[in-house]
Amino acid sequence: MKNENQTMLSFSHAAVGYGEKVVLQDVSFQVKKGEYVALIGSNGTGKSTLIKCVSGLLPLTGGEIEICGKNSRKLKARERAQMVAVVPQSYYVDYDFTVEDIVMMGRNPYIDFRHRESQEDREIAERAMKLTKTDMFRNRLYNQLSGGERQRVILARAITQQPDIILLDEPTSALDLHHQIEVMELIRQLNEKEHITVLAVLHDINLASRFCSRIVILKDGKVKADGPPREIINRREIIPIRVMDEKQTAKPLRIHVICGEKGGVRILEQLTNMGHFVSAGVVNRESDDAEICEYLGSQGLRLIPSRQ
Ligand SMILES: Nc1ncnc2c1ncn2[C@@H]1O[C@H](COP(=O)(O)OP(=O)(O)OP(=O)(O)O)[C@@H](O)[C@H]1O
Repeated sequence: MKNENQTMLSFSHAAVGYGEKVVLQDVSFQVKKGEYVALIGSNGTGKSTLIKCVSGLLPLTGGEIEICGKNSRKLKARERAQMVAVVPQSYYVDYDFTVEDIVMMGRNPYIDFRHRESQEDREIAERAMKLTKTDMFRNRLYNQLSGGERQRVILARAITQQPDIILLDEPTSALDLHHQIEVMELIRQLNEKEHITVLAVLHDINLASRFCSRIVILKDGKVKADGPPREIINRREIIPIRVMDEKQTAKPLRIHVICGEKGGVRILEQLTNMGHFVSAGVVNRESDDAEICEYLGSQGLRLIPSRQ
């Protein structure tokens, strides 16, 4: 029986780079069992690089990473894949695999190459497809699916892997607001109901604060901030933006943008592309981020950023 307080991922003075280029200098933080942690930072701060280190694609140049208490340097690929599943930013396949083929690949770490998958393997994949609602297009070609459908298939593959930890690298970056929420809800469900520990690279601090239990901000190769969303969004480098309707009659809602963050700009672009109207005013610090996405789905809005 695993201890609820168990450390699932531990970064201890982790350092890594590409050749001469140092990307992460000294990263230290831990992720406990059952946590849903967002990893946030500006472009090029090394979020994907950190994910690559955990998934074994990139060796550390200094420090240590422990996965479920085991030194990551000593893990064999199969052993690592039984503990950690990775959902990349985008996943393309050269061959015409069906959805079911892709999901079954999640069983590879458990199946000896001389054997075929067992009935139990098929049942595990079946359950993952039902959970992600991908079972209805199981026979369709993966490459012919929409971005949102593909993301659900890759999540189904990750669930089929039966990992202790799921690492997600910008899982919603190619999706519109509606599908972002859908995928984030699904990840939350995996975290809460399937008890999978989650570390997700996200660009949108609003999504992070709505769904995650903790936010870790990377800057200059180190951890710049680490704490619960409420604590993080009150920091000076987070800009609150107010959203109102044309007549300024709607309840003011607020979103947050990290200075220089591409995710923040993306939110603004998405909203203005929807033809919305902007109004500036007082930031309502009491309003709930979660309201924003639901509200925007039903109202016409435009934005003016306002610093406090
Ligand atoms: N294969 C590589 N070879 C050399 N440099 C690389 C390589 N991959 C990434 N980098 C560099 O390492 C730095 C960190 O990249 P990384 O992709 O980890 O950043 P990120 O925080 O995930 O960025 P983004 O938010 O844009 O996705 C960047 O400066 C990038 O140019």
